[in-house]
Amino acid sequence: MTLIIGLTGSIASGKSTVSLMFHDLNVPVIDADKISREVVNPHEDAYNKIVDTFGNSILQDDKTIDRAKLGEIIFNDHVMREKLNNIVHPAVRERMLAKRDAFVKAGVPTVVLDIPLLFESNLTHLVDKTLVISVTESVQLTRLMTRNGYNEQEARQRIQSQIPITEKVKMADAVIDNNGTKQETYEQLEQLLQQWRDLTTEN
Ligand SMILES: CC(C)(COP(=O)(O)OP(=O)(O)OC[C@H]1O[C@@H](n2cnc3c(N)ncnc32)[C@H](O)[C@@H]1O)[C@@H](O)C(=O)NCCC(=O)NCCS
Ligand SMILES: Nc1ncnc2c1ncn2[C@@H]1O[C@H](COP(=O)(O)OP(=O)(O)OP(=O)(O)O)[C@@H](O)[C@H]1O
Repeated sequence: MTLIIGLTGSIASGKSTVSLMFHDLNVPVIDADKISREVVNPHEDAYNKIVDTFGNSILQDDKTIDRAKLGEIIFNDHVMREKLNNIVHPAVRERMLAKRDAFVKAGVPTVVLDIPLLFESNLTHLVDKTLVISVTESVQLTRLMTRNGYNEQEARQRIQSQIPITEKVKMADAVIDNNGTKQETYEQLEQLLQQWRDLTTEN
């Protein structure tokens, strides 16, 4: 039996950092952000729908989508965000499920679905266990501004476009505190994985 873990958190809480740790522990990760970039390449259905909805001004000279420009629009306007989600999410979901099912068929013991909007999009039925990577709002804000070069307002808009992390913590099967060092996070992950694997083999 394959254990499917839904990895989530809030923006810049450390999902990708923990994803890399899963890779080190030989656990495959299916990354919704990565797939969401693939499905908007030119010639994909979602690309055409995005251009129809947002216009040519969100394209770069080479006709690919200008992600910074599209981000500015959708993180400022929840109606436009909903429109983009309705275009991109079905395609992302379909590809994630195909990948998940291939791992299950191959008998891989543990698979991770890294989905930033796992709770917002009501996708918890796709996984056996939910894992939230948690940080305080001030750590989150600092890391997001540092990583992306956003000013405080841009960073706060992005944080506010998601369910607050304190709410996600309440909904999670397990929480990893990522306020400390990466080593401390890694130790929590190793321990949790062992615990969940023991539960799976007991049943
Ligand atoms: C708006 C876009 C073009 C900005 O691209 P950019 O390269 O700057 O950011 P990236 O895709 O790496 O996303 C960074 C983070 O932003 C957050 N985020 C992205 N999209 C959304 C959204 N629609 N609602 C809330 N948060 C979001 C997530 O935490 C994500 O991890 C892009 O995020 C996008 O196409 N979003 C819609 C698809 C989506 O929901 N993706 C997230 C999971 S499938
Ligand atoms: N424990 C840590 N100590 C110091 N820096 C960290 C730690 N964890 C993550 N970071 C840094 O914080 C930033 C955000 O982390 P990461 O990219 O893993 O978040 P994310 O949740 O995947 O973000 P997004 O939602 O945008 O995909 C990165 O620059 C990362 O290197």
